[in-house]
Amino acid sequence: MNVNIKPIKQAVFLCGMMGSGKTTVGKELAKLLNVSFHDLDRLIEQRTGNSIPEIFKTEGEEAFRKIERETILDVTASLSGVIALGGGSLQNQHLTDHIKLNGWLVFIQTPIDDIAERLHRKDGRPMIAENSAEKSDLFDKISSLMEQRIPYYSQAHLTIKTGDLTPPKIAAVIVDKLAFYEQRHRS
Ligand SMILES: Nc1ncnc2c1ncn2[C@@H]1O[C@H](COP(=O)(O)OP(=O)(O)O)[C@@H](O)[C@H]1O
Ligand SMILES: O=C(O)C1=C[C@@H](OP(=O)(O)O)[C@@H](O)[C@H](O)C1
Ligand SMILES: [Mg+2]
Repeated sequence: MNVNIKPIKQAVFLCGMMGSGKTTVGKELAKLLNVSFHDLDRLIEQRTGNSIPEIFKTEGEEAFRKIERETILDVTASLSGVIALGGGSLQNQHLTDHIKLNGWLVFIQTPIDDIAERLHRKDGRPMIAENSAEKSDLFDKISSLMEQRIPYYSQAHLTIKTGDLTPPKIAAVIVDKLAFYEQRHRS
């Protein structure tokens, strides 16, 4: 794959709801672009020495968001390649603008039904933990989070609708769209 994302922007950030496939697609995308892959949640875990559920449990969501913001500022200052954000990483307009200044922001848009199906009964995601037993509760919780977050997700440079595509195919679509997008912005 002969796509060079480096001349204009050094990084591709993936945003979207939890379970939308950012981590899975991000790894495939990094392989295709032949760049490094970083997952924000894993960087937060390395930085704190705690798992994401532990941070939520012992310090609460507000403290987690602060660590998340600090990690994003570090990442934009020091890392390149493909970076999978967390579902709540676009916390405010300032942070969204900052990320967009430092890389291409790609929104992985996955239907809420698919997300609910994927996350149903799976633990490990504190934001939905108490809603995950009943799929209808999970759907409602994800819908309400989506409503709050869509104003930020929709500011991404590119939106990719996942449909029934596999992660490698979604990564290939992103590569094509990025190449097209970069060309338009160069001329
Ligand atoms: N395009 C896809 N089709 C089917 N399953 C997927 C797809 N993308 C991701 N998944 C699955 O959905 C779950 C959540 O994916 P993940 O990459 O962890 O999402 P995120 O990082 O956005 O929370 C994983 O079990 C993953 O294998
Ligand atoms: O949507 C959210 O608020 C969160 C999503 C998670 O990441 P994924 O989107 O990779 O699951 C993780 O950052 C944390 O549990 C909070
Ligand atoms: Mg993830």
